[in-house]
Order: sequence, then structure tokens, then C-alpha cells
Amino acid sequence: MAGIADHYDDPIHIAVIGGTGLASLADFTHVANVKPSTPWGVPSSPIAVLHHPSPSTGKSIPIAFLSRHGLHHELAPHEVPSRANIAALRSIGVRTIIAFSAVGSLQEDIKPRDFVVPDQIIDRTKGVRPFTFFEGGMVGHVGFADPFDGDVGKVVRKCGHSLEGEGVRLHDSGTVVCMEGPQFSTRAESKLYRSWGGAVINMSALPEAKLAKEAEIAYQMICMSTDYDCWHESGDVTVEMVMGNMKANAENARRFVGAVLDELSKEEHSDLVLAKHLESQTKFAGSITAPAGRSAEAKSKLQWLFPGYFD
Ligand SMILES: CSC[C@H]1O[C@H](OP(=O)(O)O)[C@H](O)[C@@H]1O
Ligand SMILES: Nc1ncnc2[nH]cnc12
Repeated sequence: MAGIADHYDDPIHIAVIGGTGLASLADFTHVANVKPSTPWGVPSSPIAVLHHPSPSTGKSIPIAFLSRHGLHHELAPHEVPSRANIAALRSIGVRTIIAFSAVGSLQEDIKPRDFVVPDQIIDRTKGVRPFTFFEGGMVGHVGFADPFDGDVGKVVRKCGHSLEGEGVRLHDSGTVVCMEGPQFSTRAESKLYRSWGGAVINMSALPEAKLAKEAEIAYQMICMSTDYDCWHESGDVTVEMVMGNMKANAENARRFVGAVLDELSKEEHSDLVLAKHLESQTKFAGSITAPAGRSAEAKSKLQWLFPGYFD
């Protein structure tokens, strides 16, 4: 692409992971495309570096944008290289991720096109997706009680509420059920998830959120409801339904993400976006394997991801 660099030298602290129907962000200046290669492979798409003027200083803040399913939605949920995505983002300096997801609603009150900022996850993936950086000779156990970052979540909720009345309807909390897919749920499963208190359902929250937690990245998902899955009498979910609602509300989704980026780019949030509150957690969580038991391969991969942690 003319005028777009293939490298970017300054660290980038904030990233957006775009999902179904959100493959780019308008209204930002696209300055570079970077393609970091990681010990876990290459990310889903080139990482676009976008310039965004900080509302408090007017200075340009770089934002990384990664398309979860690839530039043309060619990766199924179980094919998304989440380890490479998270490792690549961390390697360019990212410590805060706003992840966007199209979801089915499991509750009457969460209508198609409503937004939900979830606070919990139920894991219904089937173990076929690589879900940890700690394996093959180095064991690590990070806490995952709160899969989303409370402080980033507060900022996201405030921004969402500021757009209410302009077409945005926001639910402040909810449990996202992450299923394996790619087929949608059976009616019995959908009803079961409702009985468990699930608010919305997708195929993408995991292992992304687990890997972000291991990588000491403050991670918050923004969900946009696109359908009532198959429990509701209004009709079963289809891809047309999902894409139709995504398209119809894409402008609101972009405005929501834009408002969050405006807010996070303010000087007052500089420690938050660097996730200072998470720093070094994984150093301790990942030091359970005694040095004599650490395999050279596992160690070198983790040294790549966490320079200085496991020397
Ligand atoms: C096209 S419907 C199923 C698909 O949509 C969601 O994608 P994303 O979370 O990346 O927005 C869901 O998780 C499935 O991958
Ligand atoms: N009903 C549904 N189930 C799983 N993922 C989805 N993404 C959007 N709608 C969905």
C-alpha cells in the first residue's frame, strides 16, 4: 500500500482486536503495517498502526489494530492463532487490549444491536485451541478469577454510557459463554447456558482472554449482540442475521471504540494503559518449575515473550 510503512519503531501500548464485521477502524491515520513473527507463529493479520491525536495533549498516540479472523475473515474461531496474536501485540509494547466481539444474546433484555461490557466468562471450548504460553517444560499458573480488567472496564463503561441516547444501548456487566463452534449451539445448549446465568455467547473470548492474562495485558471485551441465538421464539441465529445487525450498527461500534481510545489516550490513564498493576505477576506465576527442570525450548520461548523474567 502506497505511503504505509512496514515497520514502526516506537512502542504501542493500546491495541484493538476487531472481530466479525469490524475488520478496520475508520477515522484514524493508518501509518504502518507490522508483521511480527513470534515463537508461536504469525498473527491473524498484519497489525495496522493507526495514529490517533490524544485529546489531552494533541500529540499522536499509536494504536495497534489486529483483525482476529484475518483480513478477509478466513480463520474459523478454532483456527485463530491467539498465542501469536497476543505474543505479537506484547512484543510491540501493547499492555491494554480492547477486544470486539459479535455475540448472541441469551437474555430477553439484551436486544440485537445492544452492547455488553462483560465481566465474566464460562469456558465451553473443547481444549482443541492452544490456551497457554506455559507448557513443554515450564509450568505457570496465573489467576483468572476476573478474566477482564476492572480498571479498563470502568473506562469502557463510562465511554459507552456517554453515547447512550445516540443509538447506543449498553449493559454494564454479564457473563459471556465462549463455545467451541464453528457450528452454533443446539437449542438444549442455548437453554442450558441461560439457566447458568449466561448473558451472551460467542466463540472468541477464549483463549484470547487467558493468554492476555498470562501476558500481563489489561484486557476488556466489548460485545455487540447480533441475534437471540436459538432459544428465542423470534427465530434461530444465522450468519446473515449476525452480519446484517453488525453492518447496521457498525457505525455505533466504531464510535464506541473511538470514544474508548480517546479516553485511554489521555495522560491521566498512562499508567493504566501500561498495565503497571499487572507487571511482574507472571514472573512469579511462571516460576514454579525449578531451573533444573526447565526445557531449553520452553525457556527460550518464554524469554522471548518476557525478557528478563526467566533468565
Ligand atoms: C459469524 S457468527 C460467529 C462468529 O462471530 C463472533 O466472532 P467475533 O467474536 O470474532 O466477533 C463469534 O465469536 C464467532 O466467531
Ligand atoms: N449465537 C451466537 N453463538 C455464538 N457466537 C455468536 N456470535 C454471534 N452470534 C453468536
